[in-house]
Amino acid sequence: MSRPDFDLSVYLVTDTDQCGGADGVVETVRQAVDGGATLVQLRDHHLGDDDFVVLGRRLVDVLAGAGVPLLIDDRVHLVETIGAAGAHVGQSDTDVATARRIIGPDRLLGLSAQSPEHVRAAIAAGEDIVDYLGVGALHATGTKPEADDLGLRRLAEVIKVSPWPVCAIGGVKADDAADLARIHCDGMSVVSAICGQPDPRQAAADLLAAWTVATGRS
Ligand SMILES: Cc1ncc(COP(=O)(O)OP(=O)(O)O)c(N)n1
Ligand SMILES: Cc1ncsc1CCOP(=O)(O)O
Ligand SMILES: [Mg+2]
Repeated sequence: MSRPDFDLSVYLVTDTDQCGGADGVVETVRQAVDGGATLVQLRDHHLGDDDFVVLGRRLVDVLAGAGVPLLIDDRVHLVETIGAAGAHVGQSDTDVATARRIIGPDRLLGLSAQSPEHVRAAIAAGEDIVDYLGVGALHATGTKPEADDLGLRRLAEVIKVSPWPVCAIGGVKADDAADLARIHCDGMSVVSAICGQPDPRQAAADLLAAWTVATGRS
């Protein structure tokens, strides 16, 4: 088993509408990685599979030189076709054991978890199956209005029982870095803090700077 290295510090999850369309996604990713985004996920619930593959392949090309892995949201059956480094699945998506079977042993698999029970169920499936958890929403967010806002306390409860690194998602902004670092969170996953910002490069740089200060890493 040899999975790509990954860094959850500033994890950009794309939103095609917020980026102003597919070309905007490509440009946003290009600038965000230039600013310091460490991981990227293509997330689009509206595109058909064919268009999703075209966009995914464009992102793989953009990211190739930067050494930043691309994951895709939900559509585990397209990981290989796109040439993505892995996928992210939620509690209502393909279960993690099936997802792992489909993507194979050498790609990354992220899982959304909102509670310690979700973590325990994932551990029962096998610790080697999942690589990281995405936990949220930290704050209520217009990007995913149906997501419960867990707040820091419930996020910390998930982190305490997780054998995997955890990134927070949902309304995450640079201002959250100190709180997240304090509860030993491993990164900040963001949509609107980068997508649709007037300067995605600067937005990513600001997030990375806040994270670097908060974690004391350089
Ligand atoms: C890093 C990260 N964390 C959580 C999610 C949410 O995934 P999911 O619960 O499957 O919801 P959708 O994104 O599919 O609406 C994520 N995508 N990425
Ligand atoms: C995909 C997802 N899962 C939980 S909240 C969320 C959306 C995060 O978007 P934003 O960073 O704009 O709040
Ligand atoms: Mg999902």
